[in-house]
Parts: sequence; C-alpha cells; structure tokens
Amino acid sequence: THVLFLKTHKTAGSTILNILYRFGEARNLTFALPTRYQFGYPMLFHSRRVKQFNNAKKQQYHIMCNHMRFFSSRVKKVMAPDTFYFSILRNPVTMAESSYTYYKSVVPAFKKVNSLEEFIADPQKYYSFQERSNHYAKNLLWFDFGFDNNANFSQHYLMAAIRNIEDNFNLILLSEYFDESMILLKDALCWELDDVMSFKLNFRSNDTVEKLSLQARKKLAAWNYLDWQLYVYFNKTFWQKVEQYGKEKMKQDVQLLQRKRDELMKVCLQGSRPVEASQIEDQNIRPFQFGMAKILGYKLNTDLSPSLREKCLRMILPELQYKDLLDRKLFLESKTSRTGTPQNMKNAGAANTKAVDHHRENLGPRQVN
Ligand SMILES: Nc1ncnc2c1ncn2[C@@H]1O[C@H](COP(=O)(O)OS(=O)(=O)O)[C@@H](OP(=O)(O)O)[C@H]1O
Repeated sequence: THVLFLKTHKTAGSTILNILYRFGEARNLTFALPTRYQFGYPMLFHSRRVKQFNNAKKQQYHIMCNHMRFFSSRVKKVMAPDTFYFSILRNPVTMAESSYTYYKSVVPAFKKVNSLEEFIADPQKYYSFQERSNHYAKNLLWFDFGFDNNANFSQHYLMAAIRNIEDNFNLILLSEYFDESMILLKDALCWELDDVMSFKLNFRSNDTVEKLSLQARKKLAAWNYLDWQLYVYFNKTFWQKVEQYGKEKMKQDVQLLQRKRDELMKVCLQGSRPVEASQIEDQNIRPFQFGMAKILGYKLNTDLSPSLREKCLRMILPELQYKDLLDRKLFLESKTSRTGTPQNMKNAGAANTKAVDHHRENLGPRQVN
C-alpha cells in the first residue's frame, strides 16, 4: 500500500484523513507527516516539510495525506513510484461558502465585506491577487492542485491542467457523493468496506451556513470559473467510473455502508448524533474551532468496552489530535517514556498550536519555493 491523498480544502478531506490515519495506524504503516499540521501550505510542497525526511527513508512511506499545495516532481521524491494518488473536489459554489465562513478573519478579500453576497456582488473591488491568503477566495481547488488560481481561462489551458491531473492522479472523488466515492476508493485500493467506514468530521452546524441567492450562486460559479470547469470535467469522469463499477452494485454497496455506519453510530455515540463543541468537555476529542464556523463533534457512549472505546475514539478523533497521536507513536515514543509527560498534557496543546500554526502558515511572510 502506497497512497498519496491530496487534501484539498473544505472538501471533506478531514473525514478521508481520518480513514487513512486509522487504516495506517492499525497496520503499523509509515506516514510522511508534516513537521506541524500542513506541508508548508500555502507554499508549494517540498520534501523538507516532511518530518525527519532523509534520503535513507526516501520513497518508503506508505501514506502521505496532510494539506499541501501539490507539486508533482517533489512529491515523487518522497513517495514510491507505485503510489496510488487520489484527491477530492467539491462544487465550487458551496465550497466558496464554506471557505468564506471558515477563513473570513484571515483572508484580506473576505475581511473587507460583511457577507459573501456582498463580496460576490463586486469581487474585483475587494480582491487583489497580490494579497497573501486570498487564494481561499478564488479558485481554491486550482490553487491546491498547484496551478495559478489567478490565470485567465482558455480551453487550451484548462485541458493542459486536466491532462496534468489525469497523468498524476489515479482517482478524483466528489464530496457531494461521499459514500459513492468511498466505494470507488475501496474498489481501486482493494480494501474492505469497513476500511472506508467513517463518521462525518469537521462539519458545521446549520446556523453557520449562509443561504445564498440564485444570483450569488451563479456569480460564485463564474468567479471560480477554473474550479468550476475542473468540477464539471471530473464530475463526468466520476460517473463514468460509477458506470464501470455497476450502478446497481454501487447502490447496494452504498446502502450497506450507510446501514453499517448507522449501526456503529448507535454503538459509539451518545445520542447517535453530533453535538456542539461547547458540549464536549474532553479537549482530546473537541474539534478545532476556526472563523465563524461552528464545527460539530461527537461524544462517546460511556459504557463501551476498552477495545470498542479505542475503536470508536479513533472514528471521532479530530485531525489535529490524531496527528499528535501519530506523532507520538512514530517519533516521540522513546522520548515520552523518558520524560513521562502525561498524554493529556500533550494533547491539550494541540488546538492552540493549530491556531498559531494556521495563522503562521497563512499569514507569515511569503517564501519562495
Ligand atoms: N462525509 C462527508 N460527506 C460530505 N461532506 C462532508 C463529509 N465530511 C465532511 N464534509 C464537509 O466537508 C467540509 C470540511 O472539509 P475539510 O475537512 O476538507 O476542511 S478543511 O479544509 O480540512 O478545514 C465541511 O463543509 P461545510 O460544513 O460546508 O463547511 C463538511 O461538512
């Protein structure tokens, strides 16, 4: 198993990350992890951002899956030639709304307005391509794949980018069809259904979702035109893959996945449903809160057997805390036993560190790759 997941932003990537973390951890696979929480994003990927990367370890990692701005030739230096590359796209309109809510306080273009409607009514008034972090406001998918998110559209340019993605990636999934995506992933990797089982992570309560007018939605699609074209293209290839898999088989597999998920939610979760972060006292499982988004989380049932508790805990462990756990397993095990630092003390720092990390990675001085 060699897997590279390009974790694009606001596309259900945290849920997929959790799947990959659990798969790798259960099998003692090796992860190429970032030194902090992202591979130097928004700068282009570089191997020096991989924690303790050295030539001896080169191309032996099983999984790389944290946020990065993709750079094919540099990623290939880290991952083996037989690596399976995949990523996920989302409708750029709903993605823009999610990005606005989440990144409003750190994106210059968003800071200048009171709502996404106001921004999209006259984006040129608020958007400058020269201001750092503005990529969250325009063609974010395009940016994450390593392309110029401010480029002018031409059919030739679009097709060149698509060809580049198809050359590098084995599979492109869609957030809107998450369960179908997981079946395609399982099939491509020859995994079991349980391997792609997940609970939805990093999602907002409805009251922080901005309802957009039809006109705003149309303008957002036009403003994010490069992303829109990408999404349209890979929507087609996605459904071709579903056809090849078999529509009826897909339907049955999705139903089975959903039934199994419902059952596991009943077993693992208090009330079998998500709760607001403020209700989660244990900061080891409280999701990181950022911007105006109210990110929901889960509380575990209290009467779980130790082994079931471990299993359920992994399913709901937010991105940052799980990264810290893997860090400890892969890098700090010997140090930890020497210093005897209590586990919860180290976990307690995770959310704060990410807040700083987020600001630093998004707002720090622009570096040249
Ligand atoms: N399983 C599943 N199916 C469909 N959609 C899902 C799923 N899991 C997460 N989500 C939605 O993905 C959004 C968060 O994406 P990310 O985790 O990639 O965000 S981040 O960039 O890592 O912050 C976030 O979107 P918004 O709620 O619109 O903000 C989640 O609701």
